[in-house]
Amino acid sequence: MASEAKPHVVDQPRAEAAVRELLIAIGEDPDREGLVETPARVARAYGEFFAGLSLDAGEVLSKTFRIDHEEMILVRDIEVYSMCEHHLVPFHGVAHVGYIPARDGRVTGLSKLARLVEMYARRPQVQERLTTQVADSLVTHLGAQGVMVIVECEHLCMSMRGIRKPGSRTITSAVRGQLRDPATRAEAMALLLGGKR
Ligand SMILES: Nc1nc2c(ncn2[C@@H]2O[C@H](COP(=O)(O)OP(=O)(O)OP(=O)(O)O)[C@@H](O)[C@H]2O)c(=O)[nH]1
Ligand SMILES: [Zn+2]
Repeated sequence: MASEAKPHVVDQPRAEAAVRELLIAIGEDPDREGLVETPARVARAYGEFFAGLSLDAGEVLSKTFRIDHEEMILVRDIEVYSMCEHHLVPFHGVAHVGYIPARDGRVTGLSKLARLVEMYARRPQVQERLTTQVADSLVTHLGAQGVMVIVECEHLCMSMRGIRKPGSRTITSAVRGQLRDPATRAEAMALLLGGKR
């Protein structure tokens, strides 16, 4: 993945102790050669998985440009890796984020839309909340006149355990403001689906 999420500060000794306990609970020997460093590795990995907990949407969207563009801006196929808060296993897929800028023509950098998705994905999550949080933050912090966020993911908690249905994909959407208008929404959908494999 192209992103370079900063490690979130987790209580490393506590996380390590918890992972060690988990290994014992599943009947493993945490002191065998291959596992000795595992608690520390997992604790560090959790710092990355949950780095979004220490980030703030206002900061991500703090830098704006005035380019007098009042039409739709849409970034498609933003890769998503998140952690299902029910099972702490990943769900992954893509997000599409489109918005109509504020009346004053202020826009954010395109990468910031991906950073926003990343920030909310790197938390214990459910897909619906991830979708809603991205949409609402564009309204709150950027004054977007319209927002459409679509997230499409496979949940490993449905693929590798439980119902075991690999390949099923969950699609969630959040639409705000002017994008609720049928004609504008249709334009967004056409842009979204255009050129799709
Ligand atoms: N709405 C929603 N549900 C999710 C998400 N991720 C996982 N789930 C579901 O959360 C539910 C948790 O259900 P429970 O019955 O409490 O847990 P469980 O016994 O492990 O459920 P099964 O997965 O059906 O075996 C499951 O139906 C999951 O599919 C998500 O992002 N959104
Ligand atoms: Zn789950």
